[in-house]
Amino acid sequence: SCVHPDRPEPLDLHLGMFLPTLLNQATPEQMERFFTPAWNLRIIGTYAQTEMGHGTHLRGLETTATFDPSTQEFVLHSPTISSIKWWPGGLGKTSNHAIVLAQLHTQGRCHGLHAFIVPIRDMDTHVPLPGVVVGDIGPKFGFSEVDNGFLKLEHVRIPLDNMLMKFAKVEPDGTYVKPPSAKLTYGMVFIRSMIVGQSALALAKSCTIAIRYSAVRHQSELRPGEPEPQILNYQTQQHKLFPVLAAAYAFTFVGQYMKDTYRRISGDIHAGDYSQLPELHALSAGLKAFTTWAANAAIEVCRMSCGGHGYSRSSALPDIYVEFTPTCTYEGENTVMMLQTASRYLVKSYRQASVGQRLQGSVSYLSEAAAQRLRPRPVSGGAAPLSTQDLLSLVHLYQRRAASLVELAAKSIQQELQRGRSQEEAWNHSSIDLVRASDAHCHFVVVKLFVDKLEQVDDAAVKAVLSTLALLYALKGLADNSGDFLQAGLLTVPQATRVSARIKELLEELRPDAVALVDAFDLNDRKLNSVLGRYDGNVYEHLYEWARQSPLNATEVHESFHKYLKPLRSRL
Ligand SMILES: CCCCCCCCCCCCCCCCCCCC(=O)SCCNC(=O)CCNC(=O)[C@H](O)C(C)(C)COP(=O)(O)OP(=O)(O)OC[C@H]1O[C@@H](n2cnc3c(N)ncnc32)[C@H](O)[C@@H]1OP(=O)(O)O
Ligand SMILES: Cc1cc2nc3c(=O)[nH]c(=O)nc-3n(C[C@H](O)[C@H](O)[C@H](O)COP(=O)(O)OP(=O)(O)OC[C@H]3O[C@@H](n4cnc5c(N)ncnc54)[C@H](O)[C@@H]3O)c2cc1C
Repeated sequence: SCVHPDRPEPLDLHLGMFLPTLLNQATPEQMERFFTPAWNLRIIGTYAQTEMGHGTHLRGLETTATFDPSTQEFVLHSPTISSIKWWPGGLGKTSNHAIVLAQLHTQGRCHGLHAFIVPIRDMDTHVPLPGVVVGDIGPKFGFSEVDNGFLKLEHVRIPLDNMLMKFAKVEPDGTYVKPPSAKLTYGMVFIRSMIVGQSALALAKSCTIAIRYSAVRHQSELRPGEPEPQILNYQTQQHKLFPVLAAAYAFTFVGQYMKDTYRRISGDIHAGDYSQLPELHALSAGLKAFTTWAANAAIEVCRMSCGGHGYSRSSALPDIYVEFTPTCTYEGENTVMMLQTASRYLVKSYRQASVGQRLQGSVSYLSEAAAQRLRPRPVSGGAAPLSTQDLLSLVHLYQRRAASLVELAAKSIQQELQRGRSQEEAWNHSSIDLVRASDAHCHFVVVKLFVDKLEQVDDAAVKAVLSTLALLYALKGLADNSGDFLQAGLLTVPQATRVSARIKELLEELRPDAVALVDAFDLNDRKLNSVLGRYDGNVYEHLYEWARQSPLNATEVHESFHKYLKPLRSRL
């Protein structure tokens, strides 16, 4: 069958992690030795970091790489059952090399996790090499096209020069040379940044299918005696789908911003300037979690909005969901990523701002909030007037919500410490607040980037409809998280009522442009691979044709009649 460009493939890890890791962490000599043959698919690699017992806790990974100066080799070993590498894509049957993350031991000391290029199969016969036990981990929720595998290493020897040494080094006598920054060996920022764009694509595909189908599907009666209306005319259908449409545009702009930011900061890093790495890590970790959680839920909204046909594989929505949902887990489990952004960036920035430091980048608003805290509060103390039309004021509202939740999390940690808890316990007992703070920070970033993007749109008609989408995205987020805004004193109950009324108006305003707005994603029928989302809207004929092609219909009487039903009858 044809390879769908968006379907998971066994070479994804080779292209998406093995090659980029070489680019980021290999020396020029190693690039020559490995990148060229890998680019020509002579070497096919994967990224083997996760083990059966650890995926999140990198410092807990057990695979060892012990340097033997007498032979100038590293000995790679899986010491326990839980240390067996588990999950890497393409590992089971496709790859002949793996970048293995292992705890480096040299001169009797452990220097933490480093990356090693390990040949695992013979380059000609593809038979596993001595000391290598490798295979597929078995059927999964989806990703059936990918041979996610296991790898058990039994004292496998590789040359000294197979350790990726662009940053850290091991000398021939076993001396360890530290990297300029320990953070450089973490990696994973590239794919996390790319996943933000994948969230946008998944949303664009899902709402294109659901909105096009909702324009051709007629059902029930809106006015007695009149023809059945398009289901897209039901307010509830619009309330399900138009916020997804708005999010698809929002995440498209955020995905572009994330890619540009990754490119800019990784360029600085290659030039030896590591100062922006914390911002890149926090942004990519937080936005990866924020956008994948939101997209994951929205795909299901789109599927269910198509009724029974949404559950058919002909809609493509089940496949979109099955292929997208692991993004909430891999490349950094979402909760853990949200905690990283909060603990390693937001709270740290809050504390710096609290002592008067001027912050830059996506947390600069925390400086403004700190200054605000020092000014006398207005006597009224009530929420500021709310405009349900002015986007800039809504951006400011999201900014203030984020600042409020970051402060709440930081204060929670302080209170836990004052109760006598240890640092670690204080953080753990504030982790719900920390995740909320990260979520609010990312939400503010998304709303701000959406509104910033409008400034770049020249066409008045396009700017008008995108502004309506941005308003819907911001107000729907306000309604869905009204508890945060009410708790922070940023919203009153009457204002919340006005927000709900304004959302209904926006749904009505968007109805005439909804199909054009999904057509604008320009996703052709082959890419959508959906009978319900066909550009020509000719659903029923193609649904019937699709069903007729089902393997079960290859014969009028299925063999099961003769094998099971008929014998069963004769025994009854
Ligand atoms: C060249 C051709 C290219 C062609 C491209 C074409 C693409 C084709 C298609 C591609 C498709 C790809 C499809 C992919 C399919 C699936 C892939 C899935 C792969 C995986 O899942 S790989 C495994 C992922 N695993 C993880 O992400 C593990 C998550 N855990 C962690 O990251 C760490 O454990 C954690 C949570 C950060 C904690 O680590 P710890 O050591 O405890 O660190 P601290 O929290 O103490 O922080 C210390 C310090 O480090 C900073 N830090 C942490 N992580 C990073 C990072 N990643 N980058 C930068 N800095 C980091 C942290 O902020 C702290 O800094 P301080 O200043 O506060 O000390
Ligand atoms: C389809 C797919 C493809 C993958 N491909 C690869 C690959 O190519 N290479 C590779 O190396 N790995 C790969 N992985 C593995 C993936 O990276 C890990 O599954 C992921 O990092 C999560 O780790 P884990 O499975 O150990 O979950 P855990 O970390 O055990 O998570 C389980 C639960 O514990 C919670 N938790 C864990 N730590 C904390 C904490 N500190 N604070 C609060 N809660 C916590 C999590 O939030 C989660 O709810 C893949 C996984 C999947 C599903």
